[in-house]
Amino acid sequence: MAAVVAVENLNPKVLKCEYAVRGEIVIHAQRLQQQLQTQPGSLPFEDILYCNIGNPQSLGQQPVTFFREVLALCDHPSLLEKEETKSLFSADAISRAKQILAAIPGRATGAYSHSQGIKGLRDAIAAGIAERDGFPANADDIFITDGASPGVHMMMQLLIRDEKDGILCPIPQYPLYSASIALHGGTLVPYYLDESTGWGLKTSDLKKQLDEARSQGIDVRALVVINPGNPTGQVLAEENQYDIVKFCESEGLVLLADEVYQENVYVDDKKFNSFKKIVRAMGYGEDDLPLVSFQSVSKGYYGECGKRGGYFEITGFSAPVREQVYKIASVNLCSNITGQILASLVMNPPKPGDESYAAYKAEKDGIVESLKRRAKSLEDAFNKLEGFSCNKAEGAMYVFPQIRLPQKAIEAAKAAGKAPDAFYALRLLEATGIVVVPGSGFGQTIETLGFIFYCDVLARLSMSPGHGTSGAQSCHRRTRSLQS
Ligand SMILES: Cc1ncc(COP(=O)(O)O)c(CN[C@@H]2CONC2=O)c1O
Repeated sequence: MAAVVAVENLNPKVLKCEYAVRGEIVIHAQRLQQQLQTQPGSLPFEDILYCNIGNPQSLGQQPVTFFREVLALCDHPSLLEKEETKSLFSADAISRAKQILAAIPGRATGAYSHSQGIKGLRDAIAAGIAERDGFPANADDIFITDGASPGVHMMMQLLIRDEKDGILCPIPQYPLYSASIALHGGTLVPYYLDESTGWGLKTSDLKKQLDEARSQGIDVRALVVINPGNPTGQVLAEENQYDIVKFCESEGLVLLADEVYQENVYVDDKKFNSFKKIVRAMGYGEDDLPLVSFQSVSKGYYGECGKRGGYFEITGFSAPVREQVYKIASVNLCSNITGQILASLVMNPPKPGDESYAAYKAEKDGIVESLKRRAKSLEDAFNKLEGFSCNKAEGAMYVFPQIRLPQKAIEAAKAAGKAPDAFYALRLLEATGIVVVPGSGFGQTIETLGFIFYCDVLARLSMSPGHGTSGAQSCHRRTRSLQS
């Protein structure tokens, strides 16, 4: 009798879905990690260095003290009645916790909340957006989510009717998008970022890809822009953003603006502008352009990936459509309250004059400076490695170096039934314990570029000799030895 549940009788959309950031290389790394535990010394390195995912606190980054003080007090409100609390927590964390609890029905972080998130927290997020952009924001436009990922899934669920509906996505792209489009049965319409211009985005290329898709009967619904970029790390120039908004408005596309790295800009000649700010600065009003802006507590200087907080701000949609978005959100009841509180704190951190401001600012600046330093170190190290080239890491948390592999390595990869970049990433892992993601996992094709892989900048480069650039160099030598 056929198995009740087998791969053969699963939802084909699930089978089609892939997510390289936690794919084959990571699974193999976990096996090697097991081996190191059961057979210490059996591999040429002491531990695994996960550079496949932007997970700062797993690599030693500390959470922001003020944020955690407020979370602790909100989760254990009876502390607020104790005299000794005043000697353990800052006065502004105590007052912020009281303010947040007053906004929560029953003052209970264990209760369900409104499906868009607690109104008082959405007010705080809207105030933070308005202060960031210099344009009004409305709490009713905010949907607080368990990280940005569920928000992206909700938008794909809303917009994709069948495989005839397409979503324009950057290549290389963060594979949440290709995975979500596959899961919802739509079509990914690629547009290619140009490595030779620092991963630039030309609207002429967008138009070419859009017309090509439409000629094949695809109804392109939306354009995804990730700014700062993942995996490419570029920060869009302001004029480029104006072009993108005009393109979406003239082509009737929803603009899905993924801005989770908005606090991760490392170069002095670029700054982050939200698309909400650009749209308003261009004079577009509430009804002119459907725009969804995604934010997360997982990135920036806060790096609270495991707390699962984030939101999307939705503007330019009609009331009946917004009711449908609310309906989808309500099916999941609400997002977790810790993530909701964190999202409001991230958008409304301590201000000058607050008791915690000096300590908060020192922590924030220290983390951003460290990320900036490590991004530059890794970019320089890859550019010094024979056969590598690496674009400037302008922002986000990753570098995306290109490697020219010798023909013999390419042939060996083919013989092993692997894409050359995946072959190299596996060899790098087995030689040094460093986990990176092959560029093919982000949609990069060999025709587009050489072979690239994705490496987060989080790893402390002062790692033991088995890691860091020396590790990469030793592996690179081993891979190139295939020539001999
Ligand atoms: C561009 C982008 N959007 C959305 C997300 C989802 O974030 P949350 O759901 O945690 O809010 C990530 C996570 N970054 C992944 C995770 O680590 N490395 C990555 O590339 C991301 O890089």
